[in-house]
Amino acid sequence: MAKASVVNRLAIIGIGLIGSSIARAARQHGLAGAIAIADASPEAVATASRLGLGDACGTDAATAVADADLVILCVPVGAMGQVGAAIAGALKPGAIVSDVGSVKGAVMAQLAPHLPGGVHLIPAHPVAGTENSGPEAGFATLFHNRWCIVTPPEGASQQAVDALCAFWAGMGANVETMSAERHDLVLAVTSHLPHLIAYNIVGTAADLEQVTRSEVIKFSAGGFRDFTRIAASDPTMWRDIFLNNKDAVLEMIGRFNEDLAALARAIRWGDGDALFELFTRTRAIRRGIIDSGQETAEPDFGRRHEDDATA
Ligand SMILES: NC(=O)C1=CN([C@@H]2O[C@H](COP(=O)(O)OP(=O)(O)OC[C@H]3O[C@@H](n4cnc5c(N)ncnc54)[C@H](O)[C@@H]3O)[C@@H](O)[C@H]2O)C=CC1
Ligand SMILES: O=C(O)C(=O)Cc1ccc(O)cc1
Repeated sequence: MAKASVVNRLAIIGIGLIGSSIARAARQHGLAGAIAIADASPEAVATASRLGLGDACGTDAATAVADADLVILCVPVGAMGQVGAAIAGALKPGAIVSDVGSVKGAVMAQLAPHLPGGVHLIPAHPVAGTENSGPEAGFATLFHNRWCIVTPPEGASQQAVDALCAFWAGMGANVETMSAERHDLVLAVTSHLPHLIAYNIVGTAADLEQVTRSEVIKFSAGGFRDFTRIAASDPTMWRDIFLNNKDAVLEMIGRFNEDLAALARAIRWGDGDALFELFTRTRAIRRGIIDSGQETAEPDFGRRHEDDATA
């Protein structure tokens, strides 16, 4: 093993935005002796090879995981079970199998039945990304100062959990562990619901376009433009997230609808105090996030650092 390596051999299945960012970051930080890549799309494999993202690239996931110490599944949430079944027979005893899916409970349920004993399943979710997809969209600094939530199942090997946490910390992430259930509830309100709202509002505006003769998009102000960025996120990925975090998302939609109804009532009855009180509270939340150093005052949505190494 090379001195700085956390793992001898890393396998990345799915070389899109997140998989390619891991490949770039792992290489930049010397976290893996060798990187094997597999993706079901021959185009993605060709691009990854051209960019030199790994030491070996192909379409067969089982080939990529053979001999790997750490396997990270970077495919849409709905494809995790299929990949788990495909790699199960080729995994090395003692290997850590992890993922980056935006939902944790359903991914755990899809993967666990396929994996042989002696393999450590430790799911994780880097809370970092952009609206872009594919191997060319990734960049090495994506995880810098971003959270990575690790959700070890009960009875997980502490050594395996520590090794995975060290790997993410090595890529610049701040690592926290919690249960899969808690993760799915928290992310339903902080990530999944906001994306659903963005998809919905941009859809509503697009329908209105017919009536307003293109003036909605033409005169869109900052807030709406931010929604269009989020609503440009990958349709397959987000379809899978909503279908696989159904209960938590429906719970949050219920609460959101109630709060929206209260706002509508305040507007209808001219209750300025209620509006002012809410807007003051929400402004303090944003300022608290900035003061804590998790966010800059300027938006960095879709950030991509030009000085990143491409491979
Ligand atoms: N995009 C984002 O901002 C973030 C995404 N995630 C999670 O990361 C995962 C990957 O997302 P992205 O990298 O954005 O997607 P992406 O669309 O950029 O890449 C996914 C890759 O997986 C490949 N793939 C799909 N099914 C496959 C299969 N059965 N076998 C092998 N390869 C397969 C696709 O060909 C594609 O190259 C998802 O589970 C998502 O929930 C997590 C954090 C942020
Ligand atoms: O682009 C954005 O604003 C995001 O919110 C990216 C993102 C998408 C999915 C995740 O699970 C985590 C982060």
